[in-house]
Amino acid sequence: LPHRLLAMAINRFPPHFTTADHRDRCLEQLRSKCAPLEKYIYLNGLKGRDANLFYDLLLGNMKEMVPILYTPTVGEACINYSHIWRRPEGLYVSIEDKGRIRDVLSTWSNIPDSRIAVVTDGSRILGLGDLGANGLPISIGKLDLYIAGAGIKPSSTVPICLDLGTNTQRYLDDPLYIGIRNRRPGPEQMNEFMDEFMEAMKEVFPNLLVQFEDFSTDNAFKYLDRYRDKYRVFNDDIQGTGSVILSGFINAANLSSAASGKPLGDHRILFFGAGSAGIGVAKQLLSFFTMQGLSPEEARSRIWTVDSKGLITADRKGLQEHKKFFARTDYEGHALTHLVDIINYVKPTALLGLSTSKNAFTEEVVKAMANINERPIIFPLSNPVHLSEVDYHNAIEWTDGKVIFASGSPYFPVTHKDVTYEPGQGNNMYIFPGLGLGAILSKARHVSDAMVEQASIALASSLTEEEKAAQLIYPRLTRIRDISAQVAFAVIRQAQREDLDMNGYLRTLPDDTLLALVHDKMWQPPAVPIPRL
Ligand SMILES: NC(=O)C1=CN([C@@H]2O[C@H](COP(=O)(O)OP(=O)(O)OC[C@H]3O[C@@H](n4cnc5c(N)ncnc54)[C@H](O)[C@@H]3O)[C@@H](O)[C@H]2O)C=CC1
Ligand SMILES: CC(=O)C(=O)O
Ligand SMILES: [Mg+2]
Repeated sequence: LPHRLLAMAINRFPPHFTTADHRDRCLEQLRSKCAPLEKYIYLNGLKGRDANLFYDLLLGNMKEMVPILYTPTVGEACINYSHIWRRPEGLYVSIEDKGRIRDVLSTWSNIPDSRIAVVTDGSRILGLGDLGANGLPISIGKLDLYIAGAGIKPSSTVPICLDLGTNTQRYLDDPLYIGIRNRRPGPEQMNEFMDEFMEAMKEVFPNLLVQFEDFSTDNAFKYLDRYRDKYRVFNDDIQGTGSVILSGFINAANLSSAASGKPLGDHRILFFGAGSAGIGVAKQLLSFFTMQGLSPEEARSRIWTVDSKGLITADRKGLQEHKKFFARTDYEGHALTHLVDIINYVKPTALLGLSTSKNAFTEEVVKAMANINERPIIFPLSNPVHLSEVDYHNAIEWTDGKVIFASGSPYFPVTHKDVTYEPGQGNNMYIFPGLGLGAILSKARHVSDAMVEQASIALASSLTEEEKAAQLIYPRLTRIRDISAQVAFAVIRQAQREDLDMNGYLRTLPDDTLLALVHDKMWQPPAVPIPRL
C-alpha cells in the first residue's frame, strides 16, 4: 500500500484534502526552505512518504528540482550524508561482505523487477574526492534521473554504494560516519572484491544493466576494460560524459564555424584536466574529426591535453597509462605550465575544463581564447558548480557575449548589454537515461562504443527549431523524456546493427512504431485516489 493509505488506517485525512492542493502545498514547503541542503532533505523525506507524488512533482518541475537532487546539491548531500541520514535507502555492499556478496545482494526487495543499477565506490564523487560510504546519494540521484528522464519504473532501480573504506581521514575520525572505518584496500584485494561483486550481480540480477559511477580515474578505466565484454556495463564518467560532450561540441562547432567561416575539420581542442572524464571525452571527440573526413591520426593531432603539471608531452617521465594516447610528440622546448602560454601555443578553438580546478579559466585565459576566435567554445565541465572553471556571467562579460558555453552544473541565464544569454548544461544526464533505456529495451548483451556514439548523434540532432534559433547547443531540460526516447531509439537500432540485441521483436517494428513504443514504455506516476471512509 502507498504510505499515504497506510497512514490512513490510523489517522484520517483532513476534510478538505485534494491531491492538486497537496502538490501545491509540497511545492510551497519546498520553496520555504532557503538552504539547498534543507531542500534536499525535504525532498528525500517526501520521497519516503509518497514516492508517486515526489516523482510527479519532479516531472513537473525539472528545472527547479534537478539542481537539488543532482549536481550541485547532491554533492553537499554526499559530503554530509552521515549526518543527514534518515532511513535506509539503496544497497550497501562492504568489503566485509567478501565471500558472501551473493547473499547480501539477494536481500534486495525487487529482484525480478530490477533493470538498472548505479554503482559507485565513493572514491571520486563529482569533483569532491573520496567520500567513502557517503557516496550513496550520487547513485540515488542518477537513478532519479532515470525515473524522471527516461521513465524507468522506480521499482526497477537499484542504487548501490560499495563500501571499501575511505582514505579521507576526517570521515575515519567522525563518530557518526556510516561506513566501515578502514582505509581503502590495495589493487589486488579490490580486484578480488570487484570480481566477486560483478559475478554475484549477474547471478542475482540476470536482467540488470550496471552503470559505474564516480570511481577514481585508474579504477574507472580498469574496471570498464575488465568487465565491458563480460557483463552489461558502462561507465558514465568516461562514456556518458564523452557522449554528451561530443553532442554539444557538434552543435557548438557548427555555430563557431558559421561565425568564423573555418571548416569544421579545422577545430583544435584543448583539454584542461586529463582524468577519467577528460580522457573519456577526448577519445569520444576523435569521432567528431573522423566524421569530417580526417584520418584517426589526424583526428588525434587536433587534441591537446593538460594536467596539473601542464601540457602533456610524451617525453614526460612516469606518465600515467591513460594520459599516453594524447601525449604530444610534436612539442619541443621547456615544459609549458601556464594555461595562457599553452593557449597561445596551441591556438585552440575550444577549451574544455574537467580539472576540478575552480576559476582556472581566469579573465586572461578567457580573453586569450576570445582574441584568437570569433566565437570561442568554452566548456567548464567540472562539478559541482563551486568547482566550475569559470562562472557563466564572467564568460559572457569577458567575451562580450561571444562565448559558446556549456557547464557541468547549471547556471541561470545572464543579461549583458540588454541581451539575455542562456547557458548550456553539458552533463551526462542528457545521455545515460536514454542510453540505459535503449540497452534495457533491446536487452543488449553489451554497451558498445557505437551505441554510445549513436546516443550522442541522436542528442545533437534533437534540437527543435526554436532551440536552434536561440543558439542552444543542448535541448531544454523540460523535454528530457522526448530526448531520452530519441536517444533510446538510436541505441536500440545500433544494438540491432551489431547483433547485440536479444529482443528480436523490436527488429520487426518500423521506426515510428518503435519510437512510439519507447514512449509507451515510460512509467508515469499514478494518481493515487484519496480514500473516503
Ligand atoms: N559534466 C559532466 O557531465 C561531468 C563532469 N565531470 C567532472 O569532471 C571533473 C574531473 O573528473 P575526473 O576526470 O574523474 O577527475 P580526476 O581527478 O581523475 O581528473 C582531474 C584532472 O584534472 C587535472 N588537474 C587538477 N588540478 C589541475 C590544475 N590546477 N591544473 C590543471 N589540471 C589540473 C588532474 O591532473 C587530472 O588530470 C570532476 O569535477 C567531475 O565532476 C565528470 C564526469 C561528468
Ligand atoms: C556528472 C558526473 O557524472 C560527474 O560529475 O561525475
Ligand atoms: Mg559521475
